[in-house]
Amino acid sequence: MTAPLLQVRGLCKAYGALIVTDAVDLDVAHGEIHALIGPNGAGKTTFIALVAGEVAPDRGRILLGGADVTRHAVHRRAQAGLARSFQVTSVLPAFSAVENVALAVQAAARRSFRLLPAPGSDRVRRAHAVELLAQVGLAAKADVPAGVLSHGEKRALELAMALAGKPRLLLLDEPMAGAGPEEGRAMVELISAARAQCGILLVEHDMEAVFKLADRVSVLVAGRLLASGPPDAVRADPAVQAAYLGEAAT
Ligand SMILES: Nc1ncnc2c1ncn2[C@@H]1O[C@H](COP(=O)(O)OP(=O)(O)OP(=O)(O)O)[C@@H](O)[C@H]1O
Repeated sequence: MTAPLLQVRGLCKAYGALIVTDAVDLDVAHGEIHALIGPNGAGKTTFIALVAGEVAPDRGRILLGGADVTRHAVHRRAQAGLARSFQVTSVLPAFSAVENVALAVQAAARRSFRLLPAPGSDRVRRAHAVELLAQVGLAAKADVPAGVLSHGEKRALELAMALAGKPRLLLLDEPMAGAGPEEGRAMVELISAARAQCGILLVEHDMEAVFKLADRVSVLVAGRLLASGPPDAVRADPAVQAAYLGEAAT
């Protein structure tokens, strides 16, 4: 049997007396969208940062494709196929959409020169970037400066940039944040389509999006996993209702 894409075991992190990650076990399977939900301050962003390698855990293990990456730096995890898109927009506003993606393609190729074909010429990079833009519905905006794209278009651009490295596991931290209803629906479509390429760990407050997208949902409350399972079972769990969904979901 192949190992799950991501296996987290007994992960712990405290800031002084505040326990933010409390013995968390969590898996993401190949091609799965696993949503991590919970109230503000539950420790969701910290968990993403621990998996990405931006924050060091106090205890526990993180395995990617069966290999222990717990002590690996961010760039080594990226080489191993991990990509993260951020809560705050990270595009370069003065550069066009296609230039932003081409830079991400170049950075990914440089990072993982042993895993991907040689980065090639500017023309090859641009062609790959145009393909990625088409995948997220931005082909018509290729030459528009990223700074003048709408909020939803910027989020789509970030997704294209995150996909540039052909990740095996994509960490998405609140991709719906700030999106209007139309943009939110478009982002749900994009994330759903990305599932064909990689496993996704999704942190999101928008419950409609979570329950549309997730194959599995885990609920984090004060650093501890309260429940984990198929969306319908988690939604119906009385403990989850009481701790979170009762107030968050309509
Ligand atoms: N570097 C840090 N130093 C001290 N405390 C921190 C640090 N980072 C996070 N925290 C605290 O850890 C707790 C969890 O924060 P985190 O941002 O992971 O929660 P969250 O579930 O992502 O919240 P939200 O849904 O509001 O984004 C919070 O109480 C936060 O103040």
